[in-house]
Amino acid sequence: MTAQNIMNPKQRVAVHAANLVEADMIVGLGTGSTANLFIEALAKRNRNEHLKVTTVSSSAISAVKAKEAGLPVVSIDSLDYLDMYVDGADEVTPDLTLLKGRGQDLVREKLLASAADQFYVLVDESKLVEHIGQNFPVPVEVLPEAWKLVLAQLKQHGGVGELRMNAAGDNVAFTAHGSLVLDMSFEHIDSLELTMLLDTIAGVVEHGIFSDLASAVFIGGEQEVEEHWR
Ligand SMILES: O=C(CO)[C@H](O)[C@H](O)COP(=O)(O)O
Repeated sequence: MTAQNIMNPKQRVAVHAANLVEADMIVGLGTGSTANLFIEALAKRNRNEHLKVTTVSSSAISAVKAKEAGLPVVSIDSLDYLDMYVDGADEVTPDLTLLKGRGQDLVREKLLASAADQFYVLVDESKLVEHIGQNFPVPVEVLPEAWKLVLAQLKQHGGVGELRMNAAGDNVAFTAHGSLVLDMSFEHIDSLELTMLLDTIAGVVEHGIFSDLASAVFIGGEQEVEEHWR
């Protein structure tokens, strides 16, 4: 059995994406367990094939991971262009709308996803859904002083939600930019309608619905990777 065969779906899809990276590219690194596997696979190729890539990270944790793996990491504000952004997702619909943001770096994730020439999303089949919000609440990053007013407005549109707590459960969770996160569920609202609503409420910094951003979603399976291109 070859190494290719004994990879699990997340590893397989991570290696698949790493194989798309070319020499001298500037590559954005996502956050999460699948993004970590991509970082490892990219670092391996960069080392073995002397690709001389530059990377930029969506989070402090991924930057640490990348540096430990030997990848050069630059800060976002030093770039006016990136070739590729690669990240996982919590949900993917048939039209390639994504739900992201279980981590605390939504703003940087969306910034890199929208700025990159190509945005590749790495998932396994467990992330495929019919509609956004099917398995997870929608993360809404809010200015700390705005959270109650934003929550009240979202409730008027049928939203139910609460402030996200930190891992220890003894305080609210703060994002990398010092914002708070409302995890919101909605019974009867589609993702486009919800995106338009969230984009118009003052105090909302960013939200976890990524519409029209993915260039391709790669779905890792037991034997192969399925590609869905926009
Ligand atoms: O959006 C994210 C972090 O904000 C992650 O990409 C998403 O939660 C998927 O994570 P994993 O690859 O660990 O399943």
